[in-house]
Amino acid sequence: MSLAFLGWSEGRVLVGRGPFETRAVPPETGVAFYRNDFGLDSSEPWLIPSESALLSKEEAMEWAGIEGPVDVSWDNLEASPFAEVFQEITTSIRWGIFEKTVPVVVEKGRVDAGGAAALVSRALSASEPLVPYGIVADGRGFAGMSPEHLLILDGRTLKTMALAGTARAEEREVLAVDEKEIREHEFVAQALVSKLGDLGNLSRGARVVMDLGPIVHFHTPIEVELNQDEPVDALIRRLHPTPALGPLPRTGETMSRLIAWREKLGAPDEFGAPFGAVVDGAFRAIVAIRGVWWNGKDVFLPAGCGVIEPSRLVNEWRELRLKREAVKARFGI
Ligand SMILES: C=C(O[C@H]1C=CC=C(C(=O)O)[C@@H]1O)C(=O)O
Repeated sequence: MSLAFLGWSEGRVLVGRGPFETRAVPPETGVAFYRNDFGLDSSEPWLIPSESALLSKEEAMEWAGIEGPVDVSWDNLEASPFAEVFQEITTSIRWGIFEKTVPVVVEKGRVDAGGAAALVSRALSASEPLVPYGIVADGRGFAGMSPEHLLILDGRTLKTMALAGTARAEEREVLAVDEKEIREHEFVAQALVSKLGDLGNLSRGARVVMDLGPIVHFHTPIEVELNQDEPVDALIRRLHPTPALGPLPRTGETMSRLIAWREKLGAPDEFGAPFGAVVDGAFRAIVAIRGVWWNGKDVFLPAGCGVIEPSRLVNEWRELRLKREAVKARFGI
């Protein structure tokens, strides 16, 4: 069994069944999913499904047909590997190599009862602003509910967003005036504006608080009316990774340092990468966060946190736990 899915517009979900035909470029008509790793290293990221449909949430859950219990027992997550990476990051920031970067920690577990594929129908239960996404093949896959769109492209209208700066729902008022969180967010918003400003007429919305139940984030919508048609692969490369998941400045050197830290802490290759789809020329991609990865009975729950000069280890560790706990609660695991 292989399948892929992505929350589409107007509450619908794009679903596709394998086998998938892989391609280097998107088809001009019809449906293809886009799957890549964080470094965008795949030579054939476009996956054309054997059959596809745009369904309501309920229809999509029925279509997936893999409900059932999933009980996961989680290992204790050691803080010391993250503390070492955090130390290396703060030193690199002091040396002026980075202004911001985003380490990723991974909580590991095992499925005790049921099958991990049932996580697909849990992801499909997502409600806006969360977007369900995932792909499953040969007993491995990932499924998530992402709050972050990397790119929505319809004709010459491009939409993206800065999503960074985090607090517990109870701390919503203090988030709004927290200088460190505002600075972290503004790094992302301003980087997006400068990456896209030369492509057309850009409008940046106001910074608002996005409510996700137990967790809240700063959110700034950004829209560009493009001067000309732009190939979607080029736009993805221009945007990804934004400083919400990637380094600032983004250079070959800062990317390889981040990828080395991600590998050291065991981040899945697709975590934080764009996951998307094209339907008759219209493209949407989310950032693959707030998800669960699995391989057979092994389950991985990654989370990242933006680190800037004023960031402190204990606070970041707490934020990482908050993000993981929010995912566990939504998936009921
Ligand atoms: C990297 C993650 O979240 C991103 C999205 C929202 C807020 C973030 C933050 O405040 O660091 C991150 O940029 C994650 O959930 O693993």
